[in-house]
Amino acid sequence: MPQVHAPAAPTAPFPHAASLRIGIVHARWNGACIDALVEGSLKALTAAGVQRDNIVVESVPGSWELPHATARMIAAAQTQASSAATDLMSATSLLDPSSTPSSTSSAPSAPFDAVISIGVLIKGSTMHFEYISDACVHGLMRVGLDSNTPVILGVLTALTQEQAEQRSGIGKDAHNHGEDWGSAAVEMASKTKDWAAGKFSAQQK
Ligand SMILES: Nc1c(NC[C@H](O)[C@H](O)[C@H](O)CO)[nH]c(=O)[nH]c1=O
Ligand SMILES: CC(=O)[C@@H](O)COP(=O)(O)O
Repeated sequence: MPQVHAPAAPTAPFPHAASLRIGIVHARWNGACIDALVEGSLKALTAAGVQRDNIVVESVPGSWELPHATARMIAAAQTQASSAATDLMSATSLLDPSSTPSSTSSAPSAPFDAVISIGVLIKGSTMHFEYISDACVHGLMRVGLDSNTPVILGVLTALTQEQAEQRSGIGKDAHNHGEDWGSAAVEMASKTKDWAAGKFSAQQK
């Protein structure tokens, strides 16, 4: 079955990659495909220069939960960033050089620059597949727009197990779409940072 593969990511490396903080949230249904897709995303993210310590991975029961989890993870990272900033402001003082920030966490405390939401839906014998797929995809679009955080759609909506495996990099001539999603996350996170600063891409077509 011929497959349409994602366009190649731009060749030029993205300048912000080393400082990007990326979230990955994945469902647990169809675990073999999910594991392959998450690994594909991690491979593409680290190959692009994202630090593994700056990638947070969380799981939820199924694809239905992805929009809620994505929204809450984005909010949690923003809360972390605010707390770290408050910690630093309140704990360091020019008058008291011995003062140090109370927080000793080494975890990065910046908002997510992008989140990849990964799920694998496989059609069964009822309309359950259609309803979850539609709600999940529209929900993720809304979370991205409402949060101003790029949300990468990593949800396979497959009619058969074989279609899901072929798109998870499992089997002959299979392609791992998780790699495309990792590349998309770096591109959207980096460009969103530039756009927020009023800058446009150097690569003019
Ligand atoms: N059938 C699949 C599901 N179903 C579970 C739902 O996503 C949800 O977790 C449940 O209804 C409880 O709220 N989820 C998938 O990700 N993939 C499937 O094929
Ligand atoms: C995507 C689903 O929920 C689906 O796998 C459930 O199967 P069924 O429609 O046969 O209950």
